[in-house]
Amino acid sequence: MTVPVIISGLETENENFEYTMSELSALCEANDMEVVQQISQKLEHPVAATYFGKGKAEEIFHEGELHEVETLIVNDELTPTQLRNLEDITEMRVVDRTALILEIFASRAHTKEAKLQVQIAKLQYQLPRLRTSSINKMDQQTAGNAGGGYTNRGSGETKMELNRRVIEKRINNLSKELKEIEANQETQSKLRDKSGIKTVALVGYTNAGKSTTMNGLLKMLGQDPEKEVFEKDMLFATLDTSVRKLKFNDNKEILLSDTVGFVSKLPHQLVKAFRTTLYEASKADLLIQVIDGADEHAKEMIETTTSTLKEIGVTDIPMIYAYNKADLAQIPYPIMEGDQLTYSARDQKSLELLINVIKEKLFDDYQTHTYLLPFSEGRYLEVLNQEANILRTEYLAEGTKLEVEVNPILAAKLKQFQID
Ligand SMILES: Nc1nc2c(ncn2[C@@H]2O[C@H](COP(=O)(O)OP(=O)(O)OP(=O)(O)O)[C@@H](O)[C@H]2O)c(=O)[nH]1
Ligand SMILES: [Mg+2]
Repeated sequence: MTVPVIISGLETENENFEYTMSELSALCEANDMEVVQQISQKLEHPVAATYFGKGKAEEIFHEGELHEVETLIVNDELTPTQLRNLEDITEMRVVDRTALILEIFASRAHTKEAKLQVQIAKLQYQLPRLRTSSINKMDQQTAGNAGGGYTNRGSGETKMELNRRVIEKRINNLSKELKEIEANQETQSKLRDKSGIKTVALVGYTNAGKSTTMNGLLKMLGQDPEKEVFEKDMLFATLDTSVRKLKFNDNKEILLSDTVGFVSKLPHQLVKAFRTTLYEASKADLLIQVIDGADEHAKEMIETTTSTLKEIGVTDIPMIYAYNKADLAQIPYPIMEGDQLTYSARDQKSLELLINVIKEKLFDDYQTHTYLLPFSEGRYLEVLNQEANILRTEYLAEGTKLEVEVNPILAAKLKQFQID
């Protein structure tokens, strides 16, 4: 059922207000809410007790009554005090940006790991807000056996203390469970690191087309459709990192990972979760930042991605800026200029160009040599067929003469047969 809401925000100097409000609107939509009205106020800083000025808060109360809207969405994370006071003045259920994002993540989480991460983040958010009624109502199931008694605002100190302890214990238990899963994944990641195979990560703003790009590449390379990932026109379709091996027709291989999308003002409770989820990206040899080139806010989305990557410690990795959805933007494509690719994830030629770009960036240490392999060394031929790009083959009396593109490790092993 769609819930009617009023969205509201403070226009301060250091923020791109219009952009974050349009994001807030999209977040509401993603959470089955219908935006009935938008209310804003220009202020240098939020008011400590009420976030909005008192007059504005009263205006919101009247608008809520007028439109019969019971839910107010606020464009920032509110302090527990602000949340409580604003609920009192507006007589509405107040949901701040953090709670909204956490709700969406909770509804999208499918894997055990994602579910645990979101549950922990939600409980951490709740802990200092135990006396506030609305959010707790939103979220009784994650509080689990916390009992729900704390939804009574007037309930006594002891009960609240008890609830606090129950929630803290639950966070502890869930964190332990999560750690085990993560340790397992880290082992897998480290094994992959050791394999020496180059890795590429698709990163970027939510709904930009990362998963579609991944699937397009998998399809083109004739991979098992079961390896394809979930793609959909909605915010945060992907919450977990998926890693797939891509083998190109010249035998070059990469590991490609599809990652969770970003949004601005990402709740700090989730940033830690992102850090582990994005472990693959932090180890990548190349990042492809997928951008929705048809969106008027593309520039802000790039800034959001850049600052989120920095926040989770992913820095100093070469990056291609891949402007996707060129078919919608109605501009010529595919084009590669400097480190910028203009393409469409739904277009074959675009994906071919993307593959070439990846190869150019990652395999520039490959060498082309001519070898003469005696017939007695047939096993090398086997290796070359599997791992190298054979450009020419000629059968001579002394053995097989081959022109091959090889990686430096293989080139060193084959040195003895090299004749160029
Ligand atoms: N027209 C058009 N639509 C595209 C293109 N690439 C992706 N889309 C659509 O954009 C929507 C989002 O695509 P996804 O691949 O799920 O986006 P994502 O970046 O993985 O999003 P999150 O997982 O939420 O971070 C889907 O409806 C895609 O079909 C494109 O080149 N052209
Ligand atoms: Mg995705």
